[in-house]
Amino acid sequence: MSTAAPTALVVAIDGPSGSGKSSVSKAVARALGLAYLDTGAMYRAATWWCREQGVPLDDAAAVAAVVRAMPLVMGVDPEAPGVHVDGTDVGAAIRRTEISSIVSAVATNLEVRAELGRLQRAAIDAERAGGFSHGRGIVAEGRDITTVVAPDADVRVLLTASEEARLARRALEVHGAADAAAVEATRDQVVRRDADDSAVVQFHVAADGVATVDSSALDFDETVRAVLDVVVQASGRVDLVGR
Ligand SMILES: Nc1ncnc2c1ncn2[C@@H]1O[C@H](COP(=O)(O)OP(=O)(O)O)[C@@H](O)[C@H]1O
Ligand SMILES: Nc1ccn([C@H]2C[C@H](O)[C@@H](COP(=O)(O)OP(=O)(O)O)O2)c(=O)n1
Repeated sequence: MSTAAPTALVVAIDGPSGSGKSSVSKAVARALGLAYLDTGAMYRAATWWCREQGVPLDDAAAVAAVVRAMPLVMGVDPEAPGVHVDGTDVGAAIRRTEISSIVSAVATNLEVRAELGRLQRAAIDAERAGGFSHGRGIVAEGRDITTVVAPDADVRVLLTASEEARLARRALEVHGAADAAAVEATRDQVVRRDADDSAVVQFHVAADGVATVDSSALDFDETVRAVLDVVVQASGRVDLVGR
């Protein structure tokens, strides 16, 4: 019987806003003892930093230059995935509506995508190479992780949910209710933003080899379970069964 330590595991998860990527990926990383990378937080942090630096978001070259010089530190511990820019903890600020409503302007800047994609690959490679800053691999989530950033991941998942379910979840999270008014107040940061983001990246249909998990009719725990099942099946890692 081999006693070699299992190799590091890379899990890539993409999906639209409100599909559950962040919360589910974090729970999956925790269950498997892996690191966790929230790539959406990197686009949000870049947007926060551009505002802080007073750069007009429609000046693509200036935005790219500022993002390339951004002093960003991404935490990868799923228990406390901190985001710091120039020493400031921006974890809460980057989730506010004023950032959600403008982040697509930065996320559709192709030079920014190249730079943040490079940082994301470096973070994933550090875990893959045995950096083991948290565990034995990493769960990375976003919009283009399965297709552009880590198409070679051991496990690739597209997490989807109906527009209705995604709006209701986000309304509950942001407004504490999922009635008609709360859903309408949420529409811009879910539906309009996904439409804008779709101009540069495709996250509504699974690419070849990517497993789809539709969480529309699943509760949170069932969704985590479904993704864990895909991880075991796609990786062939029987040592992970029952986690
Ligand atoms: N399967 C699910 N059923 C119900 N609520 C969910 C489910 N998955 C996630 N949520 C909740 O929906 C909200 C949005 O989830 P989040 O992980 O932020 O989505 P995303 O990162 O895809 O935008 C959170 O409040 C989360 O707890
Ligand atoms: N890999 C990624 C991750 C996020 N983005 C963009 C898309 C979104 O508008 C922003 C913020 O992403 P985030 O995952 O935090 O957004 P949601 O929580 O799903 O609403 O960044 C991207 O273009 N590519």
